[in-house]
Amino acid sequence: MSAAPLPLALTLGEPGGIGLDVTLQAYHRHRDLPPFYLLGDADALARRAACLGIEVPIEATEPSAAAGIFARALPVVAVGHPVVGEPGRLVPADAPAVIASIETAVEHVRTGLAAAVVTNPINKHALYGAGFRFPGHTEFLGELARRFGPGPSAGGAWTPIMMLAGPELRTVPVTVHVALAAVPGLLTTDLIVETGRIVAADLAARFGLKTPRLAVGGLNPHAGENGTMGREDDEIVAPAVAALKGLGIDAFGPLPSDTMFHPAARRGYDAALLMYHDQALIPVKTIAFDETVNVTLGLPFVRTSPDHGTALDIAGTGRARPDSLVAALRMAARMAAADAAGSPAGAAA
Ligand SMILES: NC(=O)C1=CN([C@@H]2O[C@H](COP(=O)(O)OP(=O)(O)OC[C@H]3O[C@@H](n4cnc5c(N)ncnc54)[C@H](O)[C@@H]3O)[C@@H](O)[C@H]2O)C=CC1
Ligand SMILES: NCC(=O)COP(=O)(O)O
Repeated sequence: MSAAPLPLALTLGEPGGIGLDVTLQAYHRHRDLPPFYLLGDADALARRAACLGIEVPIEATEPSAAAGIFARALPVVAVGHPVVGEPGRLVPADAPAVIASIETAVEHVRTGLAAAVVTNPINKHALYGAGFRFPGHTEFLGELARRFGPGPSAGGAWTPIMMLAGPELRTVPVTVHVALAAVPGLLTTDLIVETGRIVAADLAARFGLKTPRLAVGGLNPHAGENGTMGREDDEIVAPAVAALKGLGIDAFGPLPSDTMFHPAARRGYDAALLMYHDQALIPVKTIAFDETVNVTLGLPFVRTSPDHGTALDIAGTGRARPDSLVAALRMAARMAAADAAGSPAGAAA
């Protein structure tokens, strides 16, 4: 008889946002989800279910019992902080629970209690008053990864890479949570090469793509138009593409970033590397907002997340669609299985 699969650890997210809504709706509407437990506060979740007018059995428990409970109730593991969770409002007192749920999820994976981390969306600004010092989960998880041991980057660091994975498109922003004005100064050939190397390695190991094709988009209009619209594409991006090719990676570019996303172009690559956040996230969220998953590559554990944010404007109204969270839960389970088997399991969205 095989052992029950480890559950996924789902974080609380911003309790004033739609994280609680989509958690409840995902459990309510989809009976075939991989087992998961919410790290948070069972009372706050019950209050949101009442607010939404849906009946979801909720059971406070420990991670070790969660998989067994999942068929009859949504398991909730307490994080030691009360949660107010008022729909549409950021309550400073909620911040410690939000941060603790992320740390605890990672710790549960590290200690073998959970298979993977799935995060509900956070409002970063709301956390800064409680000592949070990262621009997003991606960077925070890179820091928490040190608990698994030294990473492969300089000084034993891990290099977390954001990838948005939809059914028809995967995109990777090379620079992530930074002001647009800072992007040209932060872009280096080494950064693009390191990003492409990690993307290629993880697509092979965790997504079953043996030799992934990476399309690299340019920074400037028309990829610089031979240097007449900016020199970065010739001086930084093109050498990075050449270096990636030198590593045996099927990379090409720099391509004009405005024409990389029409259907025929998308069929020519497995992932697109773009130079800044909105270049990467606008196309994938436009094409498939409800099915796209935010996945962090380059970590010693699996982390996925819905692509959307806290959506304070619709929290508690019943209008939040759970589809992206459902896709994130399913992808996390497939990736964790691939990691456990030590072989690709085709985790493609
Ligand atoms: N993984 C994370 O922690 C993420 C956090 N955020 C944070 O979320 C906050 C709000 O960000 P926004 O840019 O406004 O993006 P958002 O995704 O929260 O909302 C954008 C629009 O889409 C709608 N929407 C979002 N998710 C939906 C769903 N599941 N069903 C139906 N409609 C949905 C919202 O009502 C809103 O009109 C910010 O503080 C941002 O930093 C944003 C993205 C990811
Ligand atoms: N726009 C993506 C986003 O803000 C999510 O970032 P992260 O919290 O996953 O690092």
